[in-house]
Amino acid sequence: MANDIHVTWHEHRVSREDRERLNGHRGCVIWLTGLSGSGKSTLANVLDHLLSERGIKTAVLDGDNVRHGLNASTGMLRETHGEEFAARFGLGFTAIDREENIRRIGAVAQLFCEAGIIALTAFISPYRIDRRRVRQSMREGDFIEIFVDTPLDVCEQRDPKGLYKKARAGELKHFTGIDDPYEAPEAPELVVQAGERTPEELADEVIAYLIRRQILPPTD
Ligand SMILES: Nc1ncnc2c1ncn2[C@@H]1O[C@H](COP(=O)(O)OS(=O)(=O)O)[C@@H](OP(=O)(O)O)[C@H]1O
Ligand SMILES: Nc1ncnc2c1ncn2[C@@H]1O[C@H](COP(=O)(O)OP(=O)(O)O)[C@@H](O)[C@H]1O
Repeated sequence: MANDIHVTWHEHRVSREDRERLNGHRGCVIWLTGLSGSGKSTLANVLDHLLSERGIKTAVLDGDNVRHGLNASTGMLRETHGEEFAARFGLGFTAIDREENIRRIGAVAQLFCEAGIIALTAFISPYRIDRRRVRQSMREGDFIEIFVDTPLDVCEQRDPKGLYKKARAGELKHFTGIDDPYEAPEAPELVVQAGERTPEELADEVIAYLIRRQILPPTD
């Protein structure tokens, strides 16, 4: 029997329900998925701001930031931890690396959720199976998948980091939407049109949804 299965789950003294009562709202995971440049980070940040102003406890997990820390790349880890460690734990953009990226983020988001916090995640998360696994790891109703549905041509026109240009020029391989797949959600809780509406309008749509679902208390 492998040693690593001798790990038991601890029930905490302060339950999730206790924390949610204290917070005055439920915990959940708002999982934003969409192409690079679709507006995931912008929406997560506007939501974070609007919810925080209302005293709601939130946490943002953002693609670029998480890939600098928890899910650092091989190149970054090589400098700090050496070649062997970097080769084993560094994450890039192959299908399997994206799978592990999403698995770790899902686990962190779940911890926030269980602590009664609204976790806002902004990752491309291009594969349906990876998103489904995160959903299935959570309690029914905790995973709220929001498709940030911005057409590729709009994302490509925005191209704030110049990555689409590089991908088109063949300088960046496996770029989502260009030479790597994006599998749009089939039954997301919500679809937002971030090519047509302002981030504030989109955030209002999401908040209205959360009130309808009784995750947030109604506004006075
Ligand atoms: N090959 C490739 N494909 C897609 N994206 C790439 C790639 N290389 C680097 N980047 C930059 O990394 C950001 C996406 O990271 P994610 O962690 O969200 O990706 S994934 O969910 O694991 O697919 C993404 O950021 P966003 O534009 O914020 O989505 C890009 O800036
Ligand atoms: N709803 C929106 N309408 C117009 N422009 C937007 C909208 N949301 C984001 N943007 C712009 O699009 C670009 C990409 O947004 P970002 O949030 O970084 O996308 P992602 O996190 O999906 O890569 C940024 O320049 C941002 O200002």
